[in-house]
Amino acid sequence: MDKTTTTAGKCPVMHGGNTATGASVMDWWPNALSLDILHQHDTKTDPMGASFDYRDAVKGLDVEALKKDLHALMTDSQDWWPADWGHYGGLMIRMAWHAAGSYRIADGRGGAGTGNQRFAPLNSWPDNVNLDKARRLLWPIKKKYGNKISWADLIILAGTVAYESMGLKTFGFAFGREDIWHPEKDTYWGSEKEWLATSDDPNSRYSGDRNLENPLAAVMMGLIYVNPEGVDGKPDPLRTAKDVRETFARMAMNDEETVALTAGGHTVGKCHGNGDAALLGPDPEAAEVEDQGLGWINKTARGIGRDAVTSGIEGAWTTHPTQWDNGYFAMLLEHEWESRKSPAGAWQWEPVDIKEEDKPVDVEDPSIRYNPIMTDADMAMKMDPEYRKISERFYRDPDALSEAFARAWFKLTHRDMGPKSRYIGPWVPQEDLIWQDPVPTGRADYDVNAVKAKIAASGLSVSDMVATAWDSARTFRGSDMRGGANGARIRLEPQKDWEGNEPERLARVLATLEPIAAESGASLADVIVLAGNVGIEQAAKAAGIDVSVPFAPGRGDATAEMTDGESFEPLEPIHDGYRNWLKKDYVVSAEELMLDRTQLMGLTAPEMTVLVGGMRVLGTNHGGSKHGVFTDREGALTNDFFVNLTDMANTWVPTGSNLYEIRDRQTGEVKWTATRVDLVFGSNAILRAYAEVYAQDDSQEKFVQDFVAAWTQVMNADRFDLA
Ligand code: HEM
Repeated sequence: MDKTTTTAGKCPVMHGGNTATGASVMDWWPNALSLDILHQHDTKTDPMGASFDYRDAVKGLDVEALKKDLHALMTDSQDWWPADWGHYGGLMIRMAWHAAGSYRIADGRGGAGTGNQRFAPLNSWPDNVNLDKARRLLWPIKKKYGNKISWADLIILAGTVAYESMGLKTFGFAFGREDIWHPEKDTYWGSEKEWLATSDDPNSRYSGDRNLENPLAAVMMGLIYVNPEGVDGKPDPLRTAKDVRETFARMAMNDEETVALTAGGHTVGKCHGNGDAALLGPDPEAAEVEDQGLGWINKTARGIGRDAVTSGIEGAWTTHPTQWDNGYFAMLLEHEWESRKSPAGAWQWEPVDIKEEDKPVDVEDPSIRYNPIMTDADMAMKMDPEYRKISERFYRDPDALSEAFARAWFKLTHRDMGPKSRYIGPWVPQEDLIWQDPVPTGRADYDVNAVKAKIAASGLSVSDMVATAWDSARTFRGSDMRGGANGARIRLEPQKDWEGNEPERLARVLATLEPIAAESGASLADVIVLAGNVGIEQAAKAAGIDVSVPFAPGRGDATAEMTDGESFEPLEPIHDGYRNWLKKDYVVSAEELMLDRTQLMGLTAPEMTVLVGGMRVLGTNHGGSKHGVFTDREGALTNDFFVNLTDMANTWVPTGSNLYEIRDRQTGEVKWTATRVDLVFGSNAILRAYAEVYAQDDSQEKFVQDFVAAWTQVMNADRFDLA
């Protein structure tokens, strides 16, 4: 419990203020579904209002002036938090790396795209100690350029300019990261109840032979990646190497990128641990109001400059820590290292023997020199045989390191922005990079109605058309803007073979649609979506309602060469969630997976409800789960799912598997089979309330209109080219 709640709880009548978050519904019923995750970042919490569009506003930014100011800031040391050796580069880079480095491929969450480092829990993570100072140092610049620059963009730009100012030729930079105004509710950071809990913790993220729980990509609660002192705090570079390899792979980085990033990161700056870590004040979330939102303040000692304590490790890696050079490998590979304790009591590696002039100087007094240091992760770059080969190559060829690092830094800091079409500004690199999932622009000048007529005459059923379009579009996730119908990657490996995509049906439908695309000049991606729209229009008509589903042509077809198949694996849907999580050890209920995926697709709970209700009556196999169609009027877009689900003439009978039988209460006749996920829309109080809206006698028209709106949103979720 923190101080605020203790004081408020003193009075026998008032236990905590009305704003305290304790005793919520979730506290009483911890297994309740949290629909809240679908309603985050509402316009009500956004001080800019619904009409403000950051991605428009940033186009009016004077980017050259901003960059000039950032360069000046790097060497403008402030008394309240002096720059080491008069240069803030190291601090700014660590801030940017920790913003970007929380990204993980399993669910695409984390990353630098939202400015979430300003909020809990990240603003108070043990690994983010003193990054609050870095952001406060940037405040005058944020203040000057105002809403034309988001915190999310500024944090990454500051790290990038820091490298430039120390001599690296960077690969580029794109604007376009929009800030959130409220901490995220949907990101799972682990279930430990203690910061930096070791792997023997009862709620550990590790099981078996050091298997890290998905979707996590850090070894401890409150760290970005690995423990710098060693696995569970015990120095052992070879064990740490395994942790580094696993965690960096979960951020989509291979060995070469990992060595480049670690070496390039630690070519500049230093670790801070010259003092007793126990003297540090509380983190920002727990700090007193007079500390102005800063945390970890050391009121008992100087605590700044050479006395700063951050990680507890103390020292710089290279001789010249404000220069981009090849000093990291010279230091690492040319010396023998032994593990010692820092002044703060942390494990670190120091050279057994080193010439005085090769030691880095003190951050305040250049006449004093100290030993350089390595963390256990740095030692892994030397001791692990694969990493070592790469390290030696980079040592011999500094230009190769600069090039590999510049590219890896760009990937690290832009990975969660999605395709290149979302990049804004004059410093966007022209080259197409495979991790951007490139899609060529498709034609928009063909006759849409003629294509629709051909599809309608092709003999495909409503279910075939709707299922294929849905399967093609539903991989989209807004967390890192990947997947979706654009590119028609559903016809490529691995998607064409995913169980949830019903490979045989898919192959048959594609064989019908491909010639239509070829004849008309439309992309297959467009034709797949158009077929879905034709199916919806036919199904609505069968239910007595005429609708025209909105459509914007112009999707392109990606080729296999443009596709990193392996990187699509985490997007595989199963049981209404992503297969990756089930394959591994992230065991949650199917309903939770459905909510999670709905959140990633950017849909609200009512939109999810109406979409599920429509899919169930159209006979589509939603995510590989086998179930009935919940209606006697197959192929008609009726509200029957909701009517039948809420009808007390039916009973739901468990069969012992994930399936339930829907039986007539009187006759016992089995009418349909349903999954747990289906039934949740009739049982969960909130979802049932939505279902009831669509089950009423006068709901049919509203159901179809709402379904078409939600459907269109899913089909266009990845049309960044339209924005
Ligand atoms: C392999 C995993 C890594 C580990 C375990 C690690 C660990 C650490 C630690 C313990 C510090 C000291 C923080 C302090 O006390 O001030 C630090 C600082 C730093 N790290 Fe890393 N790091 C890793 C990877 C990276 C990467 C990939 C980058 C950037 C590409 C990076 C950039 C930096 C920079 C620039 C600093 C200096 C901060 C300053 O001068 O204030 N690190 N790192």
